[in-house]
Amino acid sequence: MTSLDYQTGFGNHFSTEALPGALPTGRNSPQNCPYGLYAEQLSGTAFTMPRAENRRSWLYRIRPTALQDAFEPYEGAAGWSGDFGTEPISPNRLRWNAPDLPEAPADFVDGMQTWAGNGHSNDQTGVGIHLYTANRSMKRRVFYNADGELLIVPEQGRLRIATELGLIDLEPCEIAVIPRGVRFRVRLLDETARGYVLENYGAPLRPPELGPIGSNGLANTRDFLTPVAWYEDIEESFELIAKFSGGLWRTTLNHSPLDVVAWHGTNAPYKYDLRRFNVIGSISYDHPDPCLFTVLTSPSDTPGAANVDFAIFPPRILVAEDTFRPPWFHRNFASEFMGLIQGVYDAKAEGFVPGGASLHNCMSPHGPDAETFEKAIQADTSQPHYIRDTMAFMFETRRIIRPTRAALASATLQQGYDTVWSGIRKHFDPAKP
Ligand SMILES: O=C(O)Cc1cc(O)ccc1O
Ligand SMILES: [Fe+2]
Repeated sequence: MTSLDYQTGFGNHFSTEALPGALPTGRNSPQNCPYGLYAEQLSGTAFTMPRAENRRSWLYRIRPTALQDAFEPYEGAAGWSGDFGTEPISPNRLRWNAPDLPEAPADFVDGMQTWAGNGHSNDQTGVGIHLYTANRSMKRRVFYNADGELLIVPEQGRLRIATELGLIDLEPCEIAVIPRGVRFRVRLLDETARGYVLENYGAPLRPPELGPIGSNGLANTRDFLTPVAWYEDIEESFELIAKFSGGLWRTTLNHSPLDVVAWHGTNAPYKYDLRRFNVIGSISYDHPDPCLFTVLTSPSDTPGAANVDFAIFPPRILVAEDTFRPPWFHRNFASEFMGLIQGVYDAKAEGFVPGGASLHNCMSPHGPDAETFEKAIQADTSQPHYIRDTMAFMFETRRIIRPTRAALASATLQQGYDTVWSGIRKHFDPAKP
């Protein structure tokens, strides 16, 4: 496998061409583009968004995407849903084991199973949360999602994502974000693949403001990688699958839509290696709020109440003295969906497994399990505690996260999750202050 070239930075105005001189100079839409290419604009935000928020790119391609026939409903990816229902859901804390890898052939699109979500793509609010399991590459088929951008979090299996704007290689502990509408195909670089997908219907993800942290820290913007222009010129039949307004659609093209020879702009896919995250924590006492672990956030119209935050719990060193060091007991205003990429998560001694998931909705009490609590109150906090070889993450949303029927009916749903806290003992003794 050859290593790919990337451009660095977040939210830059990138310029890249796979053939010299393919990008027009001084204008976006000349009367005739170099090499006989077609110019096409792809906007990721409303035209009139303020400059700092505005995302759009100009694509110079062999054929415009307008060259396509009518779509018809696609039944192949039956697990993918955009409707999270209206029936009552319980406040119960839920946890799932990892899904089995598929036995029947399934690629990245067909192997997608919607697990939870909120809001609706039609309103540009909320998220879809999906688990994917795949055992074959997408061949002669390409996918795009009109409903939102896709944050891909592999847990197992490396992927090569061929997008209109270039190639991205991805492995567990890295993430990729594919903007709304960008066409792409996923090749498995290992025999099987498994992971999580966050579908963000809201404002595009971006690293959070740093406030008093200053100009460096958390996910540093130079570590975000955007592909260079790459194209294929193939005149064969390709299936194009679209996700639009919650449903899946298919049509056939007589050429590859991955035919962008050059592009420039701010609306582009990117990847980020979670192991590069600069973890900031307490160097005196107390365990800070988990927003300090935010890699990317999608703000909502209410300042401070994110449509979704993507936070991670990477390897780190805990030094806070006279402090209960693991995540505390809490009831959160926001709702928390968690997954594990590798290792063990410090709030749960066991049962939260790589590829699995947990859901702690608004005000549902959670925190360390009984075993973790007992250990933490005995720990010697004059010594640093090294948390190694782990990578958990959280999708935290302002809206209640509704598990899908498939998730509630899944054999992976752990029975009796509540019992991880049932061993919690009474320590209260009015005679011992
Ligand atoms: O519930 C969890 O495990 C996630 C979490 C971690 C943390 O360090 C503080 C709060 C929080 O919700
Ligand atoms: Fe929590």
